[in-house]
Amino acid sequence: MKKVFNEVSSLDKKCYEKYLLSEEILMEHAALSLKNEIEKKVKNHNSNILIVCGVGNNGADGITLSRLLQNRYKNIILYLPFGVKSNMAKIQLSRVNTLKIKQIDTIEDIKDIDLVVDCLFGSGLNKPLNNEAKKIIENLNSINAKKISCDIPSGINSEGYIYDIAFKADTTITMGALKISLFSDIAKEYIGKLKVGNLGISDELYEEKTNIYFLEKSDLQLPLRKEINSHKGTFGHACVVIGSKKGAGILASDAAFNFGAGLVTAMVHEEIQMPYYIMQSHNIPENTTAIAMGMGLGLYDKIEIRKILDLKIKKVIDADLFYDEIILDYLDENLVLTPHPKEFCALLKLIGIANIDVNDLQKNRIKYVKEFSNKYPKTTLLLKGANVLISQNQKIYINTFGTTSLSKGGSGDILSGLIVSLLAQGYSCKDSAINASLAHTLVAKKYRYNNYSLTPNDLIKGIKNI
Ligand SMILES: NC(=O)C1=CN([C@@H]2O[C@H](COP(=O)(O)OP(=O)(O)OC[C@H]3O[C@@H](n4cnc5c(N)ncnc54)[C@H](OP(=O)(O)O)[C@@H]3O)[C@@H](O)[C@H]2O)[C@@H](O)CC1
Ligand SMILES: Nc1ncnc2c1ncn2[C@@H]1O[C@H](COP(=O)(O)OP(=O)(O)O)[C@@H](O)[C@H]1O
Ligand SMILES: [K+]
Repeated sequence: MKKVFNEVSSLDKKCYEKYLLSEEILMEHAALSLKNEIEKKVKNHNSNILIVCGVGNNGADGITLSRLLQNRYKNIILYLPFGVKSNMAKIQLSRVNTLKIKQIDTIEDIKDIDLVVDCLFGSGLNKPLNNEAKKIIENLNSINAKKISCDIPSGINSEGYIYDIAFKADTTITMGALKISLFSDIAKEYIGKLKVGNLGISDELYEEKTNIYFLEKSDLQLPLRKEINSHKGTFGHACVVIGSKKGAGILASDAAFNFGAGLVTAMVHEEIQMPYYIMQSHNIPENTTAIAMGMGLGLYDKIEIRKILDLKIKKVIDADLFYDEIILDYLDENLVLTPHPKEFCALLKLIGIANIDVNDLQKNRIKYVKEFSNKYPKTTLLLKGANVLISQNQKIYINTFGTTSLSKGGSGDILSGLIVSLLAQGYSCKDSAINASLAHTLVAKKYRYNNYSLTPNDLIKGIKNI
């Protein structure tokens, strides 16, 4: 797990004041982090490396980089379309001007670029791009070359929002620490591989307290069985309430069984065709240790649903129930909610936090997850999306491993099945949401054929050998 910050200017200030590091030292390290990445990516000394720099310190990082790369590569090309404005950019440029680094006034005639380094705008982007900047980014995006962004792809602002266009990087080296702007669903399209550039001070000294965390692969704790003297009851009993769209519940039940629940029962009104190892019952069995409900529910009997919600058993709630105010009576520590953005908008309206559409939500996912968690700190929320956000007790965990191959009907039902399985096996609500989400996305990431053909059954198969 890594820490994520709302902004890093206070962290930089600490570097100057407490650790007596100057802006120049930090910048030299920022440029060094870029250099190290470039040396890994570009082996040929004759490669053409285009460094595009803006007027501020993001641009200054790029100018500094050109100096550091000069020793290794013959064809460094600096492009400063708007000149320089910040003091550091001026200082770095005066240094570079004493060297013979090529500078160009337009990229129109430039051919055969092997690498583009984007240092146009960083954390200082504070207004929409003008037409000239848009055109430059559009041109850079059309160049067929490797692409690295310094700090953040130019065009993404501090909220992770894009005004019009942004540089599309294969790799982003963000300076010092992870920032929340890098994790909006919108930004995911542009960031590429994300790495943190070291600013010459250990992470522990640089970073401070935060409530936001970035999940890593190593955080995944699979339900590996430790008991030797065990029986099926040792690993819990998951019950999935099957609705009128039966497929959803069947997928969730199968996922729950494959993720280790000792017993899985599908609660049905009439017998349905299901894998033989899933039991069927008209009621919630007495020894049930976790319940999944909401997926494919369709039309339902409110009294029956309330009776199930009244049971003091951990539950994962999905889909249709986010539109019903019945849910308001149960937002406590026994619940994991797994809405997709549209369902979360419905829930936000029900609980009186906001009346917004999906577009507004997607621009402000962290904000609304925070607001939900402030109001219902005990409830675990998992907001689906390109980057999944999980919150509980005012802490937010970000899972970035998901891929576009999950954009399919049934992916969410599998996730509910994985969560109920872990709940049944004794994981806490928060740990069930985190670990099920990690398993779900890592399986999708590992799928080896292409990014369009993954099915819910492939996810279940993947769970077997994650
Ligand atoms: N702090 C540190 O210790 C370290 C910082 N580091 C680096 O510094 C970067 C931040 O630098 P920064 O603050 O100078 O901001 P930056 O992103 O270069 O842009 C600001 C300039 O752009 C302008 N501008 C803004 N929007 C615009 C628009 N739409 N269209 C046109 N212009 C626009 C804006 O204009 P103004 O507001 O002045 O009108 C201003 O002149 C950070 O990302 C990291 O790379 C590292 O070296 C590590 C140490
Ligand atoms: N582009 C994407 N990148 C990462 N994860 C995605 C993407 N699209 C969908 N997902 C994931 O797939 C799942 C879809 O769930 P949902 O929309 O509820 O589907 P369904 O209800 O049909 O099962 C969620 O876990 C979501 O985070
Ligand atoms: K940038």
